[in-house]
Amino acid sequence: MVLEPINEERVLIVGVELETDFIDIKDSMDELEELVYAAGGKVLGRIIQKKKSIDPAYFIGRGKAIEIKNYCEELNINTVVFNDELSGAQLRNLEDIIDKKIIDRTNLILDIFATRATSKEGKLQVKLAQLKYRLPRLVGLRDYLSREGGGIGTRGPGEQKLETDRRHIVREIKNIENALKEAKKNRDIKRKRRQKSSLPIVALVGYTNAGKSTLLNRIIEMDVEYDESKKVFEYDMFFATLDTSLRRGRLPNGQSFLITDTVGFVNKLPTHLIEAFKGTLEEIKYADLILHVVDVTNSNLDLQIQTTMDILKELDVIDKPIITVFNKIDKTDISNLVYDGKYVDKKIFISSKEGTNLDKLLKMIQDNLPIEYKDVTLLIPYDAQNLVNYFLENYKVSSVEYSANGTKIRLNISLTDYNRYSRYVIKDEII
Ligand SMILES: Nc1nc2c(ncn2[C@@H]2O[C@H](COP(=O)(O)OP(=O)(O)OP(=O)(O)O)[C@@H](O)[C@H]2O)c(=O)[nH]1
Ligand SMILES: [Mg+2]
Repeated sequence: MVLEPINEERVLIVGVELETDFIDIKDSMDELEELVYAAGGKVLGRIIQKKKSIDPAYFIGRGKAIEIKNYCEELNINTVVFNDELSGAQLRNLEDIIDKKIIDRTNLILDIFATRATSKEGKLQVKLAQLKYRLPRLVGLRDYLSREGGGIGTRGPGEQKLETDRRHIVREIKNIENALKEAKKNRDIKRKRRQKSSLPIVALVGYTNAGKSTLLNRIIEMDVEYDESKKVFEYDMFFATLDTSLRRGRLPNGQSFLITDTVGFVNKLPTHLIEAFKGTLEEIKYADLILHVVDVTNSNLDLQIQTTMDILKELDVIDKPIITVFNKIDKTDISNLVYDGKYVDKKIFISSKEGTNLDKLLKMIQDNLPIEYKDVTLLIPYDAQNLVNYFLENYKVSSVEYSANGTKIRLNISLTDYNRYSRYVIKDEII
């Protein structure tokens, strides 16, 4: 993955502050600046306009647009990024006055996703969202799409140039939707296979850059059977992760569990993108427990939490047990943390970087997974020896004995596995 800004663009960011806003405009613009950086651009200035309502034709005031034009000349800016989604007409009108490439927040996020997507399915999902964004805006986008150099807002997944012809776009949307249906079928098959192992699944969710991938790496490192090659990508940049990864961790009681990492969220995440990524995000639906990772250094914890919870609601998964994991406590004094406890029930404060409280977190996962255990002795016939391997790999087995009739193992087994393999049980006791 290319981490250095490619094709650096000189960017001006523009936001409107409405009286009805509940988000601090400064926080929102800081975040927009991060997003520009993640897309490979450099922010050279920001303009904020206070308004009573959004101008339907220009988004900002027309006078402000002229001011921006002059500002762009002075600072040699080539791209202006707006903090909200713009209509096709607004894009067109703004470009007419400012005469620079105009991008909105949605397009910026789509663009970042396009440059990050690596899996076939990820690329299709991003492309679908981009085409759906583009379709009602073809008039407004026409000019800068043909500008030389391309850059932010013109990139499709895998460096592909994005389609500008309406009929092609409509056809392509259909094709991608069909391809994604196929991909879903394959994923369902894989999941069914996985369910055979009946290991509990824990899903990491949260705002982008909260530390989900870092936490996943620390958790898999704590497994006795840790394999370095299983590490996932962690990096200080928005949307470092786009694809879902599934790894194995181990609970203090010795049982393995599966842990999934997935794409992070951000405020005003484009609806088309959420829609397109539902396939990938679906993995969260199959989790037994959700770890909601929150970055304590973020200046607006409530917004961070709310954004994630809104998406979890949309995915219809908020009935699952959720642990709020406040991460990066090495970087800030947590006694001063301010947040509204509305969505925070079970919680823990950790530092993935320094390993603080990770053992406690694993214990908490174990206690909150809806799993019951039983102490049992199984006698596994020699023609089912791969089952012995399954138990040895995924449980803390307390004894193994080889007898004439098969392998006798004693372990603390989950109720699901107990029911599944009850025919091999020769002795059990409920604990
Ligand atoms: N100081 C500190 N930094 C951390 C901690 N956990 C993660 N980070 C850093 O935060 C940055 C983002 O971490 P990631 O694990 O990539 O975050 P993520 O949630 O997976 O982000 P996306 O995949 O982009 O959604 C990296 O630079 C990490 O090193 C922590 O406990 N303390
Ligand atoms: Mg990540």
